[in-house]
Amino acid sequence: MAAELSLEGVGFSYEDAAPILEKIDLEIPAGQFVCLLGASGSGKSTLLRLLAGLQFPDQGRLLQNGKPITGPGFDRGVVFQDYALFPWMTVVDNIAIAIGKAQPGTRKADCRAQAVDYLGKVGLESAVGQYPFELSGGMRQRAAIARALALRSPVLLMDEPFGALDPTNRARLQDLLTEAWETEATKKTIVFVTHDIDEALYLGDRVVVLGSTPGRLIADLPVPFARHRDRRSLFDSSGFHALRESIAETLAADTLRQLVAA
Ligand SMILES: Nc1ncnc2c1ncn2[C@@H]1O[C@H](COP(=O)(O)OP(=O)(O)OP(=O)(O)O)[C@@H](O)[C@H]1O
Repeated sequence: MAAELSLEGVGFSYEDAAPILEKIDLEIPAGQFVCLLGASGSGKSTLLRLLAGLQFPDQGRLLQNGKPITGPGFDRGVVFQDYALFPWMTVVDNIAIAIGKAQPGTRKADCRAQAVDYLGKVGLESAVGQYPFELSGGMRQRAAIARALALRSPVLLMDEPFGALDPTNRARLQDLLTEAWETEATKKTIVFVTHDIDEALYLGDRVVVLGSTPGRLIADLPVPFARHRDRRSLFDSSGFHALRESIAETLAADTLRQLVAA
């Protein structure tokens, strides 16, 4: 698999502050689902914003299919924790407008039809004409996922998209995302930031762990569990527990290192 995303010696700091990220080298093949874990403040969101082209590195470079990332683009969809729907537009219009921008020249009626189709995929057919404020947090996040999928970008960057949800909705949206991803003819490359080791192991093909101060890669592990995964049997398996434990130890050692250094 060719690398869809490459980070080469990436370093970043905010203005004159200490470096947030240092010497990050990472190759992400097309179609891989990568989960990014790390302590709070280790720079996960910063790394995602660099990939999104919303910020730029001080050192090194980020590439998509060999070309430098120079700004945001429809070849990289983003889903953040705060839903980010336009409050003055209905749910369907939020998605149809995005499709229209991503596929210039598409007739309005076609954009709308595609939007309705994607809302159906996330179980929101009944909310098509509603405004974001009329929806629950889980429904808004589903709409944001529908919009990200509808853009048909080869890359999806997700920053704790389920972090604000209750456990039931969180599990539901994890399943919805994996089902949508697994059934795509050409799988998207996903970079998914989370604090939750279980979530990372349930969703990911690979788990990358960012250490703190400055953020460096401290672990890069393949997730060996076959798909389609069954939540209950996976969470009960000894392989899952062993990998979970090993990642938890890596994170704990990083926290300890930070405390000693402080
Ligand atoms: N706009 C900003 N200006 C200055 N410093 C920032 C800015 N955004 C983030 N930081 C700092 O950069 C560091 C990394 O932040 P970032 O949000 O990338 O970490 P994170 O790993 O995503 O954290 P969390 O898991 O808590 O969301 C933190 O110390 C944070 O305070």
